[in-house]
Amino acid sequence: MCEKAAADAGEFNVKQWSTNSSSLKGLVAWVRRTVPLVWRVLSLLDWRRNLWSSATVALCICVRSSCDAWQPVLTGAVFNLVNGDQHEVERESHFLYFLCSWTFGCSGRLPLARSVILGLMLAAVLQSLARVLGDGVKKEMRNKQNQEMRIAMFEHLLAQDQAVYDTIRQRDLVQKVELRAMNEVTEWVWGIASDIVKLATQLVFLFAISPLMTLAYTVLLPLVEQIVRRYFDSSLRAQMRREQGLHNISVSVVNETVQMIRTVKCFSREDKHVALVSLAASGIAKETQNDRLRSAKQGLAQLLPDITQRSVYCFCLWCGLVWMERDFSAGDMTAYLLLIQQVGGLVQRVRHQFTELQRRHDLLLDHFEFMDRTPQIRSGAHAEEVQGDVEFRDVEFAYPARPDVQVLRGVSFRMAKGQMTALVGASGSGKSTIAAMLFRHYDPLVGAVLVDDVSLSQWDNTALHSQMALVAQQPLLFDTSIRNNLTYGCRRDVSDEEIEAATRMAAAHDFILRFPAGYETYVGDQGAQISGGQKQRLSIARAVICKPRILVLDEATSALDAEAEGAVQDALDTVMVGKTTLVIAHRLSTIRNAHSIVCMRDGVVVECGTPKELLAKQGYYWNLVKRQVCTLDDLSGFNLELDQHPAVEASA
Ligand SMILES: Nc1ncnc2c1ncn2[C@@H]1O[C@H](COP(=O)(O)OP(=O)(O)OP(=O)(O)O)[C@@H](O)[C@H]1O
Repeated sequence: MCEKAAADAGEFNVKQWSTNSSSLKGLVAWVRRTVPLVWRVLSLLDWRRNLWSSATVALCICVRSSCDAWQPVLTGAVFNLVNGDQHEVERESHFLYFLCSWTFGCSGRLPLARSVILGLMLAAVLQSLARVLGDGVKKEMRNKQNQEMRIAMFEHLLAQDQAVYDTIRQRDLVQKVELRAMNEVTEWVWGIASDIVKLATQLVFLFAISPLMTLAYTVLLPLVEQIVRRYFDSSLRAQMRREQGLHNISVSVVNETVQMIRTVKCFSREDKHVALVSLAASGIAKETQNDRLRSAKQGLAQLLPDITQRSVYCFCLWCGLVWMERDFSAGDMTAYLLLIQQVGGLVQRVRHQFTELQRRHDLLLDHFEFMDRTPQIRSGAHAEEVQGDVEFRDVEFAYPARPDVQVLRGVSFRMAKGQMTALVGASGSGKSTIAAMLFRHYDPLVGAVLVDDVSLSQWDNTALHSQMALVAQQPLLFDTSIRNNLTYGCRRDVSDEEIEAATRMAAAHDFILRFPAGYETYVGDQGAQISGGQKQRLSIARAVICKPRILVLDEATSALDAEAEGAVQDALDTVMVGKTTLVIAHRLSTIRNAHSIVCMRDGVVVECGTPKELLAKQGYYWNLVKRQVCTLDDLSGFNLELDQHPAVEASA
């Protein structure tokens, strides 16, 4: 990311955040893009299963909207009763009949006014009750849905192929399945539904009071708004997107720097990262300062909706009062004014809600795109006990992240049941790739990997993996206690004695006891609080506890000192007895007991056979041994054939 940002230096400009037109065509396009998205969000809410809860919330919204609208109307009625002539009082008595007939009576200003005040109180109480009930049911429903969605999304994430983890950055991956975007949108759905119902109810009331004024208002307002938008909105939106883009770059740089802090400090390159963040920050500043015209437009665009709203409102009132509605009573006028104020606020809110949706559009699209991704690697049904015969048959492979570079080319070899096979070769020749394929992190492009003559694609992954174990080159541990890490791979209960036997075997027991909390010591994020060698020993013990039928050791002792390595190697030799073991090693001392050796070069198996056969051949392996002869001390006890072979003796 840093490199990318650096490469983009000076390029933090408008190009990548081009804008859409705000014309009618643009609006139609936006609606066409957004409606399926909102529909998808709605379908996620699972209305049918939450029918009662949804209906209750909808009912509460309707009640609140009606109460909101009734309050200005009743306030207007009070004005008429206080100031109006007899004709208006009579009109109010008809209008308020449903209320006054069962409360204070409908004859006279005072009883009518009392009834209205009671009505106002009732509306306020009803509105509060509806709000409390609606919010409560909504919260409960949302919590339930969130819980279900979170589990479903996490399952979906874990079901993805390794290729997804290779190609998408960790932070982006987590963001894609984050519920924040979903939560915001479900909130948005309820918010917009509530505002639209309120708006509709208030417009009905406004029409009832003065159809002409309301008609003028509802036609004029969107018309003027659209004209204003045409001039101001597009450039404003482009600016928003540019600023957001620069902000994202800045956040990414900070994130990466924090993750890589040790490397940053080792090289003392804090200045480089500060420079990158400053670059993004200055880009934002440039964006906002340089273009004065755009800044002025932005200011105006922020002011104009409000000014438009109020101008249209005043214009309509003036028309209504002077030309059309001379017989308006003071009460009608009051009710109309109060209602239209509310409508103004609501229109602003609805507009804001749509802007918010627009802002989250890309995030949601990303989210759904990820949710629609179906994993290519699917578990099969074969779930037998593993015997331990392994075969790579004409395997061709390229990593999905780099499909043009073929990493394995026609790889074929067999690992006999219960025997140890060593995989040697230069760095980058494809050894770890073979281990990854054995665990089916990737499927071959051509050929097959077979366990007990059954292709991995037919094996049930869980059943197979419960009988396999891997000690990786750079083992990672979970941020939990040593005990939990040791028993991670086991689905059965593991006794303390079993754990201790495994840690003793892996030369880990002593250092564990030296920690004050012993086996309950927390190892930190990815095992950051313990050394590389300690991690390797814990990882070996974890594999031992699993009692696997197939064991893969990928440079399993590379981080250990000579003494610890000797001890662990002896232990591993015992553990490997009777298990099919694949040992990847650079140091030939670690494969001294191998039954067969596979030599790799540039993704091709160049030699394969028993150590004796390979030494007799005087080929790749023989050369490898010859080059490591200076470390023959390491090879004390290296297989007998090697020590006694004339070629080795000669070169020594
Ligand atoms: N996830 C990946 N995506 C793309 N290419 C990869 C990936 N992992 C490894 N490679 C590439 O595949 C090739 C083989 O890598 P691999 O790790 O299998 O080599 P290796 O023989 O185990 O090396 P070493 O001995 O250094 O561990 C290398 O060129 C490497 O750059």
